Amino acid sequence: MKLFTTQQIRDWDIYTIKNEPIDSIDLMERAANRLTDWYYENCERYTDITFFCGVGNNGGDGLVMARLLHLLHFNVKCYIVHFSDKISEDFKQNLSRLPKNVPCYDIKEDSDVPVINDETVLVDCIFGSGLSRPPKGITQKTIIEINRSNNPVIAIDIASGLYADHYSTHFQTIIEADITLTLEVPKLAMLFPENDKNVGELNIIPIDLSKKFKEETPSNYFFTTHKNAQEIYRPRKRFDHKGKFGNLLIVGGSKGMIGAVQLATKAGLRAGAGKTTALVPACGYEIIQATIPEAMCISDPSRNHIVASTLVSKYSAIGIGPGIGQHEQTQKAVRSIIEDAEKPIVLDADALNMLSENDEWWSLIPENSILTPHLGEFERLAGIQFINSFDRLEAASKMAKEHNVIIVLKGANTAICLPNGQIHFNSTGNAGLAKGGSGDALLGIISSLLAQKYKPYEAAILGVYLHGKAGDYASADKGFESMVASDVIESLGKAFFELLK
Ligand SMILES: NC(=O)C1=CN([C@@H]2O[C@H](COP(=O)(O)OP(=O)(O)OC[C@H]3O[C@@H](n4cnc5c(N)ncnc54)[C@H](O)[C@@H]3O)[C@@H](O)[C@H]2O)[C@@H](O)CC1
Ligand SMILES: Nc1ncnc2c1ncn2[C@@H]1O[C@H](COP(=O)(O)OP(=O)(O)O)[C@@H](O)[C@H]1O
Ligand SMILES: [K+]
Repeated sequence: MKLFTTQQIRDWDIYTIKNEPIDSIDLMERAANRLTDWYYENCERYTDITFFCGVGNNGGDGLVMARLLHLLHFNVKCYIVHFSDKISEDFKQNLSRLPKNVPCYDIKEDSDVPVINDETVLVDCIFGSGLSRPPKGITQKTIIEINRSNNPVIAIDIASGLYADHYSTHFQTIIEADITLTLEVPKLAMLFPENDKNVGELNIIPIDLSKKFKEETPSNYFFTTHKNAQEIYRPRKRFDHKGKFGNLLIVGGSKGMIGAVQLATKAGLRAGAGKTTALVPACGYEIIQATIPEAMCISDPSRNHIVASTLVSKYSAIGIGPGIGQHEQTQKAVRSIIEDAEKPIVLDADALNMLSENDEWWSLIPENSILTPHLGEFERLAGIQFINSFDRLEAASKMAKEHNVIIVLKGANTAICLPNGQIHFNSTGNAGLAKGGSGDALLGIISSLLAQKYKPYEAAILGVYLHGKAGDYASADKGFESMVASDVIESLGKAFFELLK
């Protein structure tokens, strides 16, 4: 799914109105109908609803919803926040359509801001994508009162006060929503951790804006949907044989961290590689052989850490890093594997930390290789600590372009930055994945897909999607706290299976 800036969304709106064609007031009616359907299906038992409407089109959406929910016998009231004298035409029309028996109050000065003390759902439709400066005066006061109330809050399109495309610094004056119902596509700001408290649970409400505009309008931002993952996925055919699915090498492990390479190797197998080999220090040899009968194992001459390279050309993909440590001799071995590699490789964990300390390695990395840093590893690579996610993402994208590699910036909504400037945000996964071992599983999955001849960008996007999906199955089964990386790997089968649906 392509993501757009606020300006592009405004143009999309206008294009739809002109070319569908549809009157803007009818488009608003359609959007509000979809929003109302969502409310009815998900929150039917919350019968008392208070709308806070601005005087722009976001407020217009709210007025239509209020009318529709009133007709469905919900107990609805509205407050109109007069933040400007410029009132949208569609807002005006919908205000006149609001049934007279819906209580409706104006907020024009501070003393009009109500103290919220009744049990009611609050629907925030003060500002939508039209926000151009931090809220002040009555709007600020209303937002602070809504946040103070502790009532459930549903934000329409975007939490009022939150900038959709750039960093918001005025934290005190942004709605803290429990649920956001965003129209058509998520907005960039919704995918960043600092805005989590403003966004809450994100739901995308399709309103059928023009398909042609979507296809023809360029964007570098994407959100990986189930359909996108299906488009990448290649199901096996009846006469396929193991030779077709590649020869995967996982390089990792050191004394006390053999578990990491074990997890990556298991994940590599479960993600479908034809043959999987682990290269581990001698102390890991028996562990791998005894616990993963399907994998082959090469023992390094050294007992506690890897010191030697191997013949890399026989492998179709190599994943390096899980539990590998940073021993000086290991650094030499890793350098030589990277130097010998002729096809894209996957680098994680300490392999990335080594790269941060050896700038000259960049020129050795095969183009389109995949680097999977978490935020800390990325900051070490970049040599900068970032204050906000927008700047961090921009730096990751720049790094991907500059070095011709794929940067998988891990976290909730992992961002996959491609050398061509595209950034693909993941849509699966949950906080149960925030646990040691999850990253090792991810390295195994991505390298395995690469071994199976998925293109590097496909392996990264599909691998991250499957890893998150398997995490979702694992959490449904075991719960966020109790799930472990092994559960994620065990659930990979279900994630693949779902791609067939
Ligand atoms: N994207 C779409 O296709 C559709 C959008 N609709 C709704 O329309 C919304 C956008 O409507 P608008 O463009 O009218 O924007 P808003 O409803 O967000 O209102 C913005 C207005 O407030 C002013 N303003 C911005 N920041 C201010 C501040 N801090 N203090 C005081 N005034 C401020 C702006 O100049 C503008 O006039 C969307 O968020 C969505 O809810 C829907 O009606 C249906 C279709
Ligand atoms: N809150 C979260 N929501 C979704 N995914 C998460 C969350 N936290 C972590 N993850 C995922 O879990 C994995 C953690 O990787 P990493 O930080 O390298 O862990 P480790 O090295 O300890 O295994 C990444 O794929 C990341 O995207
Ligand atoms: K809003």
